[in-house]
Amino acid sequence: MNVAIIGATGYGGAELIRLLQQHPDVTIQSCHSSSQHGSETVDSYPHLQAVAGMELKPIVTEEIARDADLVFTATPSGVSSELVPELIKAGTRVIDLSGDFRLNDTEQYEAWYNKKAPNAAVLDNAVYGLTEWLDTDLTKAQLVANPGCYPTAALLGLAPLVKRQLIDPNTIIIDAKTGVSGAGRNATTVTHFTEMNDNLKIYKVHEHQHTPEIEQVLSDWSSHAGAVTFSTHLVPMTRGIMTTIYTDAPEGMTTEKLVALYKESYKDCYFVRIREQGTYPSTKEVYGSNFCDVSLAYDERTNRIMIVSVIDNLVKGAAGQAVQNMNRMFGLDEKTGLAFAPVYP
Ligand SMILES: NC(=O)C1=CN([C@@H]2O[C@H](COP(=O)(O)OP(=O)(O)OC[C@H]3O[C@@H](n4cnc5c(N)ncnc54)[C@H](OP(=O)(O)O)[C@@H]3O)[C@@H](O)[C@H]2O)C=CC1
Ligand SMILES: CC(=O)N[C@@H](CCC(=O)OP(=O)(O)O)C(=O)O
Repeated sequence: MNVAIIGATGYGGAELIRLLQQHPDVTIQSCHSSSQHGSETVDSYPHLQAVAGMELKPIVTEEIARDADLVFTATPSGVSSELVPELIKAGTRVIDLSGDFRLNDTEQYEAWYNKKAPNAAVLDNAVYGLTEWLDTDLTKAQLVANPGCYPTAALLGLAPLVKRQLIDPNTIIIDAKTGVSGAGRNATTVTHFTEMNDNLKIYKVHEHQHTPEIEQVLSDWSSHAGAVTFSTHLVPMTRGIMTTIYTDAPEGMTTEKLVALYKESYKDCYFVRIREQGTYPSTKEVYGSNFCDVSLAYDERTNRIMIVSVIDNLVKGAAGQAVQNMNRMFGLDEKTGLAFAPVYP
């Protein structure tokens, strides 16, 4: 396949290049930037020597669509909503990494993102690409909305219990932490070194844009699902997300039953690894990889379940899941180009 990457100078774009340059079925046709066209990809990211000589091109959607079988838009929310309809109209397929095509309800999108909603017809055709729980055949999909990083970690952690209607979804509390690369390459007063280093911050309290995305999927899975409590924290590390999820337990629950349920639910899912009872994952154990590691613990004192899930925000939370979705779109084994171990330490 010939693929193009728009937003190639950002962290998500750079990770797409890293993954795709070693994918056996992919040729990176072109990389695009709105502000740095004319320079080379390696000028932005010298570690990507494998694509040395590749000039960043401007964003001309008809030309990109003409030459590429698939376009990745690794662009900010509000930018993707403009670019993607043009690319689709010009006849190519798209995987969008932003939040623009994830929410079915345009009013919710405008309320949480504070931006104009995307074209309704294009939105209607978008498939939400939480790869392990897709109920659509992606080989026919024209547009895949790649899930957000936090929703990926939280929903993979919750799916077996919610989909089997084993818990009351209204008791769910998701306590989440992320590394700073989640905020993209440009430093802000929240993310620059002196603000973030040696510090732990809670942010976007009760207003995180991933809240309606998590709730939308939970409501698809359970008619009882309503609002969730979701908190987000910035941790002084580069990559990684950990979600610690709490929910009331049904009668007769044990940790053994939870581990067995999750192992059964994910037995065909290479990228979701269920930990043995009494062991808990850390973000470094999935660093740079497309894995999501999940642990379960039942607390009989409180009758609550604790689920811990970790991902690399830039891989399973962004570029890796996008490549997994690309593999599904083109009928390839979903592991192709992604079955490498995490980097440790
Ligand atoms: N970082 C993460 O962990 C995750 C990110 N995402 C989402 O993926 C997308 C990319 O994120 P990330 O790579 O981290 O962000 P970055 O800020 O690192 O990169 C954003 C990219 O978008 C391009 N861009 C900015 N403005 C415009 C514009 N007006 N028109 C065209 N291109 C533009 C920038 O490049 P240039 O100025 O050169 O055009 C840059 O390449 C975002 O929507 C983000 O929310 C999703 C999951 C996780
Ligand atoms: C640290 C940090 O700021 N992380 C970002 C991650 C979200 C993101 O990447 O945006 P999408 O909505 O496109 O998924 C945040 O919390 O908003």
